[in-house]
Amino acid sequence: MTAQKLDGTATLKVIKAELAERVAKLREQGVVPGLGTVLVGDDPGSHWYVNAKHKDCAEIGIASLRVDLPATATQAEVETRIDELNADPGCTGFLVQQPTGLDEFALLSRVDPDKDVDGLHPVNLGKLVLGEEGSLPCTPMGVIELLRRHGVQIAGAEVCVVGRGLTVGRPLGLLLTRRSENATVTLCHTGTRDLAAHTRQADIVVAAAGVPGIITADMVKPGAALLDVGVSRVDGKIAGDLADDVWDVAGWVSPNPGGVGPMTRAMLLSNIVTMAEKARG
Ligand SMILES: Nc1nc2c(c(=O)[nH]1)N[C@@H](CN(C=O)c1ccc(C(=O)N[C@@H](CCC(=O)O)C(=O)O)cc1)CN2
Repeated sequence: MTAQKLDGTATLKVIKAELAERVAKLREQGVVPGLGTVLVGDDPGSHWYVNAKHKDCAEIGIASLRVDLPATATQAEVETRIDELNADPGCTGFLVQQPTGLDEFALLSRVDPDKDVDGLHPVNLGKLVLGEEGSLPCTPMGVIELLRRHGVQIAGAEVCVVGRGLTVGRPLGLLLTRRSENATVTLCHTGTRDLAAHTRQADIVVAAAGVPGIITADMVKPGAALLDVGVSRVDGKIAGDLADDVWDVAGWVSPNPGGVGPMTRAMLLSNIVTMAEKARG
């Protein structure tokens, strides 16, 4: 079997076209959505991500507010810039690009929850646990949207999430077990005794361990959908969590790059447009 591609790059393009229409309507009503970013330091990956986010915004009519700070910026300096974006009426929502090398929980907590476009503020994560409406985290939502848009059945599926991180694994488990998704989730992590025993049972595997090639063909149920969220660098190139041989066994595979990464950007755009629509009332 050769798996079909869960194409994040193509899906991002489709979502951008849909969102551009919503942004045009907002602009007709005098509302210009504005995305703010706070970037600390010189990490080339973070610069790439932030540049890509602003390029996406420009393409669909969202304004950009960009705060770039040197690696020497202190916690207090970053918090001051967060306070400014919280108070800026031109900023619909904003994010602090991770990693910063600073106290990230304190930075996240400083963001006005109503402007938390990443859905990672403790209030919004709390709302997710409680089943209340709030801003939702971009990468987990990107995983779900990628599956939906390719017609992969989530309701009733056995999903194995590999990785219990705060930005992907844990919120994804909560999202997938909502009534609207109705999946059954097994959350695996470094303490899991027999990872393969869990992945082999799964209709959908989301690999977010950050260990290159950790999921190999012998660990996959034939026909399963596999999503690669792991981002490691090997010889300067992105290396995902899925080994190359999984394409021979799986039914669906998200490539890396070109899978969940672009979907993270799509969900960020979607969040900012939804926030602007809500603020308009
Ligand atoms: N505040 C946040 N920081 C970080 C997040 C986040 O969601 N919020 N996630 C990651 C980085 N990230 C978004 O910020 C992100 C990662 C990957 C991509 C992407 O489109 N990747 C491309 C490949 C890019 C390359 O060649 O390096 C792909 O997968 O095709 C976009 C955004 C950590 N920080």
